[in-house]
Amino acid sequence: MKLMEKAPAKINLSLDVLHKRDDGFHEVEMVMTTVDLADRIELEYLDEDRIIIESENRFVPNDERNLAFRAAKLLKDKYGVSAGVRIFIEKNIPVAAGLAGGSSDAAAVLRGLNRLWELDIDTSELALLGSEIGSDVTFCVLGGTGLAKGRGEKVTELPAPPPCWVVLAKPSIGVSTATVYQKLDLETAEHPQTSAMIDALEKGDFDQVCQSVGNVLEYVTTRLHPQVNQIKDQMSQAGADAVLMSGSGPTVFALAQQETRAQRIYNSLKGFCEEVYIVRMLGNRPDTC
Ligand SMILES: C[C@](O)(CO)[C@H](O)COP(=O)(O)OP(=O)(O)OC[C@H]1O[C@@H](n2ccc(N)nc2=O)[C@H](O)[C@@H]1O
Ligand SMILES: Nc1ncnc2c1ncn2[C@@H]1O[C@H](COP(=O)(O)OP(=O)(O)OP(=O)(O)O)[C@@H](O)[C@H]1O
Repeated sequence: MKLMEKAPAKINLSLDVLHKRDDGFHEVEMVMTTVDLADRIELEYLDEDRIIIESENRFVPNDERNLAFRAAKLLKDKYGVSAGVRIFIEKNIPVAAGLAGGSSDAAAVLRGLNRLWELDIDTSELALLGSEIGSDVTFCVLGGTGLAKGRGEKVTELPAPPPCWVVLAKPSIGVSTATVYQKLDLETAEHPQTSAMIDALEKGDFDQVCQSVGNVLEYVTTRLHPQVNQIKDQMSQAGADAVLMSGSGPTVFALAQQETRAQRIYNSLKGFCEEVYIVRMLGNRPDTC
């Protein structure tokens, strides 16, 4: 038996860090939403006790370093599953981009194996299991739009952002999330107004969404990689309504209400940046998780 799960990318509309915790992680407050750039995860039931990872993307590990592998292993161990699975990852989300590609693959494996192995785990329990794999996995299990607190695993649902176009541009550099958090200086960093973003979403006010975007990690990554600022400037000049780096970067996104503007931003980046996409926000949580 085979089944398919979509693993959409996320962007952080706002990302604040409150303080560093004793366990080394940072206490965050993030507004996140999913976009329709997605990996495609194919799961095939195996009678034998094996987890096989396959992908045509050379940056995707095919062993226990893969978050999708860890998700399958976690379910096997917790629920005593004797069956196995072959996991094929069609990678469409850029790797190490700040778009939670690996986390979303892991979340899709949790959702998919819950069906394939008939485990009947409810969504909130799956989301909790996700936090054992990575800080972004809980949000990715739930999808839609949410406020994430704690180290990212305490997620509450938020209204979908007003419809708009999202242009994503990833410069060809890799960024380590751990390094970016490590280099963050909370005294000098500029903190976004999370409550203003939540208020904007509750009112469905696109202009206020645009005014409230902010990412406390952005200055750390732009200092390491000035290309990120160049992309931001180029997007603004091409008419973006808002521009921001997603997560720990290096991907930058632009919001545009008009399709013609989004196309202009896309055209201005294409050629300058290898990986550029025009996508839509997915908005609300899917009916079936
Ligand atoms: C930057 C974001 O992607 C924004 O959504 C997340 O905060 C990071 O989520 P993630 O990639 O799932 O992060 P994890 O795999 O859990 O952690 C990677 C590393 O980032 C740092 N980290 C992560 C999350 C957090 N709240 N505080 C941290 O300090 C830790 O050094 C950790 O070792
Ligand atoms: N399924 C996966 N897909 C891509 N990379 C993976 C996967 N599993 C593990 N990895 C490893 O994790 C690293 C980070 O990849 P990923 O694409 O998840 O980063 P990211 O988008 O920056 O995540 P986040 O936004 O959550 O910080 C990669 O360099 C890769 O070696």
